Amino acid sequence: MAQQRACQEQDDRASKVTLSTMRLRVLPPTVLQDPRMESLNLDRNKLKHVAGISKLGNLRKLILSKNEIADFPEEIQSLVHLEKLELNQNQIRVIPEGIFSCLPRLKHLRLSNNRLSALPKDLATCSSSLQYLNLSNNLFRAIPQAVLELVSLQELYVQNNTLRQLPRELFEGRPLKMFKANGNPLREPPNEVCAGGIQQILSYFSQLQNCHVEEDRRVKTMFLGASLAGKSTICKSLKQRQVVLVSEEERTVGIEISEFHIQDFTFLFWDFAGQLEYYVTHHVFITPQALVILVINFQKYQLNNGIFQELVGFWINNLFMRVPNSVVLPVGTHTDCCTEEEVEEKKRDIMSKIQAMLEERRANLAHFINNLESSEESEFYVDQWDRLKEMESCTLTILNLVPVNCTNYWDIKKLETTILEHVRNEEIFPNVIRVLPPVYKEVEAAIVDTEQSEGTAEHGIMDLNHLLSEITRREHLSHLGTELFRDILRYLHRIGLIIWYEEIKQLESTVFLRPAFLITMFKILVRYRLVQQLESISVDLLVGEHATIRDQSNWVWTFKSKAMLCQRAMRALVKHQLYLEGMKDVFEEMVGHKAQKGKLFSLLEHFEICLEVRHAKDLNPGAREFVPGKLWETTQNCREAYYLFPTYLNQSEEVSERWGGDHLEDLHIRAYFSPEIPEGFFQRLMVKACSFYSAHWIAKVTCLLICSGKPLLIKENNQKGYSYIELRSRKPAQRTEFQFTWDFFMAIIFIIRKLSEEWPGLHMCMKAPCRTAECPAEFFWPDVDDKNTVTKEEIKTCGTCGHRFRTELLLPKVPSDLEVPQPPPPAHYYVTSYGTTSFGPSSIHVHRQSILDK
Ligand SMILES: Nc1nc2c(ncn2[C@@H]2O[C@H](COP(=O)(O)OP(=O)(O)OP(=O)(O)O)[C@@H](O)[C@H]2O)c(=O)[nH]1
Repeated sequence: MAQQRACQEQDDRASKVTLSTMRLRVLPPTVLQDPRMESLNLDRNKLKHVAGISKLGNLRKLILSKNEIADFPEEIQSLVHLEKLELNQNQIRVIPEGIFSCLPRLKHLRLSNNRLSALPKDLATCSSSLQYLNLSNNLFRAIPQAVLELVSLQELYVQNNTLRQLPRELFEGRPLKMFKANGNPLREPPNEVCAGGIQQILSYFSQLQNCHVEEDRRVKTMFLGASLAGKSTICKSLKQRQVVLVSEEERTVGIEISEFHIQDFTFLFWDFAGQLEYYVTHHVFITPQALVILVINFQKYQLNNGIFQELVGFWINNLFMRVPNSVVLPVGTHTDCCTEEEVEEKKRDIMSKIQAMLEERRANLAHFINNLESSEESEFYVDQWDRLKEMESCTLTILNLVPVNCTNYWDIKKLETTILEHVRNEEIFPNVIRVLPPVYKEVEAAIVDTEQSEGTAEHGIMDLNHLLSEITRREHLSHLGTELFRDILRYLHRIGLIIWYEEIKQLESTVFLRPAFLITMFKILVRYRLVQQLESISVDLLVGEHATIRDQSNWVWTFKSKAMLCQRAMRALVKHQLYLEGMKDVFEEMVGHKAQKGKLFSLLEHFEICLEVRHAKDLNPGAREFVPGKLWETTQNCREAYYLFPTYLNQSEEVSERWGGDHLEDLHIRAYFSPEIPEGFFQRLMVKACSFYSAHWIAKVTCLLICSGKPLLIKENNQKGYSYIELRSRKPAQRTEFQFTWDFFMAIIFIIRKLSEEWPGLHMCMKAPCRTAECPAEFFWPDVDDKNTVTKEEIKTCGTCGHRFRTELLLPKVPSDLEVPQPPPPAHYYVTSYGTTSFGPSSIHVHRQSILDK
């Protein structure tokens, strides 16, 4: 009761009551005794009903999110002053008629994460008031008619339903500013158009008007699998309709891309190189909604777990994490090198082991969910529970394995037939068909034509305006406007036909007509045997770059010992490769010169493949005062830039020395990952974290950051069944320093969380190990969001050793005696990619580009 009172903020004019996370099963009668109440927040409780709520006839805001409501509370119809209603994350299936017609002032309605498939017709009576509607994560197959009548709607969210079509009327005649529909099997407009936003959708519909609609059947097909599995062989043989045996010298480096047609389908083949060194670039190119052909060399395959893990398990795990809804067709090659019985046996073994993996994943998720549900404090874990539930609802579709002998064309033909059968199956591939206005197809054809014309350079890089002028030379496209052209380019970028990174400032007017060129660029620096590449740069080329043989030895030494390349070394490497491939003309554009960095550097930084390391030792005496939220100038440094490639790091002594060993007293937490930490994840985390904290030391699986003289250690441990990233800092000497230390931890945790969003099938949870030496227990972290400090409790008791600890030793928490007399403002933590990080009440915007551009 005292707690309840503590959460009540009384005001002379209005009353506002917050009763979040209180394990309430019924509304406390005292709450219903204040008819003047205007705002009631009951989120994260265990409410099934809110009987008596009609007594609060003055409510303007009612939050019932994250409860256990299955029947829509009909008493809400008495709350005629209601402006904001949130019922998200409940289990509501039906909303009866007659509620919304009583709520004429309703502006904001959040119904996400329920089981709704329809809305009552009378929602339309809110048409002049309702501005915000969130229907995401429900079961809608179509946009309800009532929504089309909401003419004041400004924000509409319908992600993760089963919508196939969006009505044109939805985008016309209303002030819609924000619309999100990802995660639906949309054909009209296709997802790739919707991702471009309202303007692009509107333009799409206006193009669709009065013209013959065309259906495009296109499948992005990704060939994955270990090295020398036969990926390129299958890819080339399918394309050329004959047996093409690829020699070992022709091994794929990076990724190869090709397009071809089988019957009415267009296939875009992405052939990924199998060597480990290239995995770091995979996150750039492995995209959802594709058919994955997982190629397994049957000659190498043995019936033991080690080989299964290497040739199959590794890939299945990666797909689980990165594109958990994919369709995977396993293909066994080299069957001519095995007996028929062996082929059958291996096929059975692989399929059953994959099924066991699917089962294990299901069991793991069920176990995590069960843990949260059976916890005494389950209301503290609602967000984690939701995310697990979402993960449980999507899984890989594994098709039946096809054994092939790639030296026999009939087997290739058989594979082609199987692929076609599968892509025609709408149950498996609801997204294959896209309804497109003819101009989309015409521009695509013109671009392919331009790309293949003799005048186009080998690298296929073209300026946006030049490309437009090339396209509009065709009579039927002479009226193509810039905006429509950009919309179509965005669409073609999303389907993978071209690459156009309009979000990277330096590349906004550059179109890569041949995506493979970009990969050629990546592979120059992200490749196996990079040292040999460095060593093989010729003397002439060195001289041309004003470098000596001694410089070259220095580059090799710096790379071997520190995984760093200086700008000149990178220039020389790129020049070496581009000259070999006959693409001299693009060299300067890609690598730039001293004053202006080339496009390659923007790409590497954008994809967090390397970290720019400048030896900026001094503070800039001329810099303006640091003001949170404003751009802050760092010292301008004319010394040569170095780039650190964390993938190539191989020692960790220096970091261990600086850190000086773990102490029992350290504040210490772990982020656990299931099924494992994805390849390249930790390296990217280091690049991101070190971009924020300029004082840092990086090594193979560990990294030390310093902020305001305080060190924080980040360590990776990636073992099957025990994968975690550990954060450690020294226990603050003063109690007043806890806020700073936890803010530092939280900044890194938010970077980890932001990064992990790129792996939608990855489960991450935070735990703090018990502080008693040898005690194996861990404390689960409750949900962390940007509104709440993590917990209200003062003391935590270990269930295993029985010791009691002050909460601030385990979780982000300001010691309570410091809150008196003046409580600190609530901590807000927020990180968007590189851009912004907030610590407590202030925030820093990191404009990396502005530092680089100088
Ligand atoms: N006998 C036989 N040889 C095959 C078969 N499939 C592929 N090969 C050979 O196996 C070798 C490797 O094939 P690739 O297609 O280059 O393998 P990959 O998976 O693309 O390899 P990476 O480029 O390293 O990722 C080549 O020499 C092919 O000719 C097959 O079914 N039978």
